[in-house]
Amino acid sequence: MSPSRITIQRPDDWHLHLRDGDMLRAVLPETSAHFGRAIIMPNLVPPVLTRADAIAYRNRIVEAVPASHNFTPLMTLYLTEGTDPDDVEAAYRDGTISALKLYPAGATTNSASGVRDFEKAMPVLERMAKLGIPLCVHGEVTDADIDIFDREAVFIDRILAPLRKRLPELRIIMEHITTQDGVDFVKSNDTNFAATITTHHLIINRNAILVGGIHPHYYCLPVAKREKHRLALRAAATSGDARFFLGTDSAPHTDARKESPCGCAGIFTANNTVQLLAHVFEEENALDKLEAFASLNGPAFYGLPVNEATITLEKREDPASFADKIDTAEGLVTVFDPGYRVYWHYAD
Ligand SMILES: NC(=O)N[C@@H](CC(=O)O)C(=O)O
Ligand SMILES: [Zn+2]
Ligand SMILES: [Zn+2]
Repeated sequence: MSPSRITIQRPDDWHLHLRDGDMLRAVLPETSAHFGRAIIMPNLVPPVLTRADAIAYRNRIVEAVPASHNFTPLMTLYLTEGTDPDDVEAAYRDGTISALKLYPAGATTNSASGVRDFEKAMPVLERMAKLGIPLCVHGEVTDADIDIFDREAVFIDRILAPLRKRLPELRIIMEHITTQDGVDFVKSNDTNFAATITTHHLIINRNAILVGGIHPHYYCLPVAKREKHRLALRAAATSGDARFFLGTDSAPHTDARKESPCGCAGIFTANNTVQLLAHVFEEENALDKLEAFASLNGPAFYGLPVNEATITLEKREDPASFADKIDTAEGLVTVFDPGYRVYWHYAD
């Protein structure tokens, strides 16, 4: 029998989109209610490019944290071919940033300023390797001739594996892995390499997007893959292996932008992730590994202390209820629906 009550150190989210302005103010409390810290993605329009941008964005985030919540945003810079290594070094040394983010140009939402020619990013990457600054990577190639379901695996072969050989000291987090190939690649690296896994990729496979009609609220990038890949992700997340940790990739888009002839990529899970994870880990008979995945492995990789507070979750007979939409001044944002009820609640 699985325990029906579990206490873990308070979790963090190692991959989060907060956006800005009205959207930021509406979605941030959904994260700060559950998580002590989050790695904040820099793909705003325009992106967070410099130390000064990161300081200004961090201030806007901190202002939006409800007074009763205890939350620290961990900032990132958006890596471009023009990123100045000295600015990166200054931002890291004074604690402004925790990582840089690499988007292959055109790979995902707001990635137009990303890297096209990796050679041009080498001076920054070399500086990062020297200083130990982590690089978060959206691991998909963008070549038109590569099938969208293969783009992660091809990225590993063409970009990540050569980069690892060339700069083994560079600390890399392969974000939101979605494939067995991703899991295998992570496991083939003993040092300086880790991966985040989202909640939704543990729950849906690609059928959720396409069977019985097209379901835009299950569409994100990297797109969910076949069932065998979902199972590989579940095995990795629930293994306790320190190289895998939670990054929700909670990515709000308004319903108008999702339910459109060209709907945006992104799934919003900030408000129900913790309870969903308890459900998933219980299904895998791995509740004892939830703390490693959600609360311990991430800080260990980033070289940060674990959160001091704890949370207690308990399984009850009544289902947990979550807001199914977040109301923002820009419009409604639909919350990820796992397709089943969840009985895990925060204990009072
Ligand atoms: N995951 C997504 O589908 N979308 C993210 C971008 C990203 O993380 O790739 C977003 O910013 O909306
Ligand atoms: Zn991404
Ligand atoms: Zn993301």
